[in-house]
Amino acid sequence: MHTLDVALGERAYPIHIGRGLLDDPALILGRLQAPRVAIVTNDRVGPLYLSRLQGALEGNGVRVDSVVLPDGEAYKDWQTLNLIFDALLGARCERSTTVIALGGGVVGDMAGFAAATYQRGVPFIQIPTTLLAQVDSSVGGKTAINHPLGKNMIGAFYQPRLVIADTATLDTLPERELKAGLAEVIKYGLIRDLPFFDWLEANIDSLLERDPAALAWAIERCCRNKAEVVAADETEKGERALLNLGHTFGHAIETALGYGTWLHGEAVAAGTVMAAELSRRLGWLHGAQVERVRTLLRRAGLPVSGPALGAERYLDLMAHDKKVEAGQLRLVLLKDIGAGVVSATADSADIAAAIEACSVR
Ligand SMILES: NC(=O)c1ccc[n+]([C@@H]2O[C@H](COP(=O)([O-])OP(=O)(O)OC[C@H]3O[C@@H](n4cnc5c(N)ncnc54)[C@H](O)[C@@H]3O)[C@@H](O)[C@H]2O)c1
Ligand SMILES: O=C(O)C(=O)C[C@@H](O)[C@H](O)[C@H](O)COP(=O)(O)O
Ligand SMILES: [Zn+2]
Repeated sequence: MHTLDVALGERAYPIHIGRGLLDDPALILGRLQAPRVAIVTNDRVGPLYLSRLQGALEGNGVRVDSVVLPDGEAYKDWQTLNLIFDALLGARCERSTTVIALGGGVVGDMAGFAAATYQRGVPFIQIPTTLLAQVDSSVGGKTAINHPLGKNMIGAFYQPRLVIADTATLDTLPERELKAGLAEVIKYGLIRDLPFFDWLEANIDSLLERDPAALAWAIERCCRNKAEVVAADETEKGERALLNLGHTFGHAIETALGYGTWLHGEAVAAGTVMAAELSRRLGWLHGAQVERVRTLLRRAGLPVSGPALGAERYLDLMAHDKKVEAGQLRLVLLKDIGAGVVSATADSADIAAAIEACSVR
């Protein structure tokens, strides 16, 4: 097992990474405020892992209640969030009850938002079971639900007390989901970690083959990058926005097509190519560097162009982005591979040209 810390002072917490951690309740027991938890999962992950976790905790005297949500990004909404509140209230969960998210980023984001708001905040633990959630969404405290007009528009910053990434759970992850997670993995290389990007170019096939050592190493490297960024800028006043590379374009794709049509990672991949192409148009990247980005994403089995929505539709949706300031769009672009930058330099014509150049015609 490898352990990293997210250095947030009194609210610092560990991220444990390793195979079989789900069967080690001691990691959780020491972090509970009271011997009571509410596990939030979904109808795909629940049948795979809920009884194991529940059994391990109950065997140690913990009262366990659970709520099983319908699976999918389309359910990351108010109605489904309310199912969590119904369950917490129905079981008379108290302020000391710990909410545990068991699942991918959708479950994590919703359980986290519920934990942030139930009785004005209860303790929260993340047990991520997708690659994307193990490298990104379980760390850093962004929680949210979607709105028809925009992704993650209603939410809160609310840190977990513990993250447990059992890499053995990735054995059951569908291939399309594994690839979607690789979009966020590649993101860290692009925004701040050139040696990692080089490593990914050499090892992407091992990751696709689920080589346990390669996966564990990549997850740890991503978590280390994310933990550093979050510790430096918890609420995204500056550097944290770099974690949004490809997301302003990607969120527009997810919203336009209907949540769940393209996976989050797939939309981020296409958006990352758009960001790289825009960076080239601004004179920051060479064509060969854009090609390097495109090639790695393609090798990871990810889309490298977006749907042909028309640049106007993209721009309209992108205007809802949370990084907009005084009506001005700010985008994460690349000054180099391994050097992301948040920039308002590009005008609408530049952005539209990059979108059109990277959309399927
Ligand atoms: N909070 C953040 O910082 C952050 C970061 C990145 C993404 N996100 C959000 O995360 C979501 C995407 O997360 P995701 O890619 O994990 O999607 P997801 O949660 O929908 O999980 C993907 C699919 O895999 C299934 N699944 C999960 N674990 C499994 C396992 N071990 N075996 C078999 N199937 C399993 C899920 O039920 C689902 O069908 C998006 O809503 C995105 O906005 C949040
Ligand atoms: O943790 C962050 O900060 C991120 O931006 C990580 C992203 O991968 C994630 O998709 C996040 O939810 C996007 O944030 P948003 O603020 O644009 O909704
Ligand atoms: Zn993301």
